[in-house]
Amino acid sequence: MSQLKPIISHLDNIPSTPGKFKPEKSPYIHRLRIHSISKLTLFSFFFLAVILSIFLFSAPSTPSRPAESAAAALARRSLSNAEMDDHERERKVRSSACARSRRGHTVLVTGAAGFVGTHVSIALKRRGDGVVGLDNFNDYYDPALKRARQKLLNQAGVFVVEGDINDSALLKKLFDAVAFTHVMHLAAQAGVRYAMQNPSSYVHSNIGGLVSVLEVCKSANPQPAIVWASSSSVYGLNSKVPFSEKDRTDRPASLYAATKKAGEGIAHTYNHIYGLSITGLRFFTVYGPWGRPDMAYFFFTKDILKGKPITVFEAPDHGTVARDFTYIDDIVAGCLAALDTAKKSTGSGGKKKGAAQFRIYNLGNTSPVPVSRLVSILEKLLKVKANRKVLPMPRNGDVQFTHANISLAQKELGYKPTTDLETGLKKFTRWYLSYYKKKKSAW
Ligand SMILES: O=C(O)[C@H]1O[C@H](OP(=O)(O)OP(=O)(O)OC[C@H]2O[C@@H](n3ccc(=O)[nH]c3=O)[C@H](O)[C@@H]2O)[C@H](O)[C@@H](O)[C@@H]1O
Repeated sequence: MSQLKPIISHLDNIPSTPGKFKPEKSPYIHRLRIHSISKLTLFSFFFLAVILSIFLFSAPSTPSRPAESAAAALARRSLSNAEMDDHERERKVRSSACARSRRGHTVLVTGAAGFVGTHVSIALKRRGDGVVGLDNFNDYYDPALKRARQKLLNQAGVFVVEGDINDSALLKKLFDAVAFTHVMHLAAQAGVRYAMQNPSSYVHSNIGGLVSVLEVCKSANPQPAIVWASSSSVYGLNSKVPFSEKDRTDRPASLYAATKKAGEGIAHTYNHIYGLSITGLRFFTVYGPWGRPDMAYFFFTKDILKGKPITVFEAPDHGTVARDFTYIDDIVAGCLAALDTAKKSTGSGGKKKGAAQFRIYNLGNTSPVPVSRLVSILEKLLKVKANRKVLPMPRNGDVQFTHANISLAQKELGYKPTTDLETGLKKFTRWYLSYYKKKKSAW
């Protein structure tokens, strides 16, 4: 802004249109000797002087001037556009945040155009809560899929602000516009194996981004209650199954897992110091319609349909690699129950007023399925034989086995998953075929 100011005031001193031009103030006129010439000549000179002055004032006097003026004009244009956008955006945010009844929540969903974010946002909106989405639409996987989800969200009445969770000024603006009662923080850099290719993106989103969200929540008045996505990967190299929330989580096998584990520590700190009510949900390999193309069930489907080989990992000595695959609708039910049972934060304006709720739950399916079985189900549903290449599991952050103990979530959230893998994959493949048939392309 400070750089713009002189440019704008300089612009303000120059008549922007010839119509504003005041010819009598021109210094050129005073130099004319008018005594010995006729009225006609006088008017001709006067007319010429006007034209000359217009030219002089609008033409560049130095070579640097045109660039300066263009930059200033652009700055002015973009400033006014930004103002217009801000108004429009604020109007949409406020309307999207409106709950149907006074008792409804007002929820900010980060990562709203993501897989889980889309399903949760729509479920909240449908039951009458106010929902505002936030998503940066990054290209970790095909952004067209995120845009298609955004369309669904729009149809459901959920407005998604395009922005990054690391943009503290934007978060503050959102909290200035809306008194959020809850934040459903789902924005993250997902994927276990990609962490070896792009480690900093995990630190940026899962640690920096989380802190940025908690910072704005801590300062908000009223402070919202926060529910956020941790991960089954925090159990790391544990071999005792099923995984319980009481088990150790100090041996992550991937940087992804390490950032989620760090997130749990950071969440505890904000709960302890600022009185934020925080619930972490450890999701177990969530799958379903509108899912993530970087996940095995998704790209296996694509490759099987294309007749391309798929690599199926196995553990040493032909050991089974298995996952506690959890269907999206069950996860959504768990997320909503976590929001509904969340107690209020106790602080205000950055000051803690008392102890606040701090919870962590496993949200899994409690029935691990070998990856080879996942492939067999897909073959049956797609009616195509897979070209399987069985390979030893590379040391890329994957763990051999996940299995959730969900008794705590069952007891305190009423969480009860109801969809087995075959039923869930049937819904997924039906969606996949219809979505990509319409698109006439794969992701
Ligand atoms: O539970 C979780 O918290 C995690 O679940 C998934 O991670 P993952 O279970 O590894 O899911 P996939 O990447 O879809 O892999 C599923 C299984 O397929 C196996 N796989 C993967 C890729 C491949 O080419 N072949 C193969 O056999 C993996 O080893 C794994 O056992 C998500 O990708 C993570 O973002 C999430 O946090």
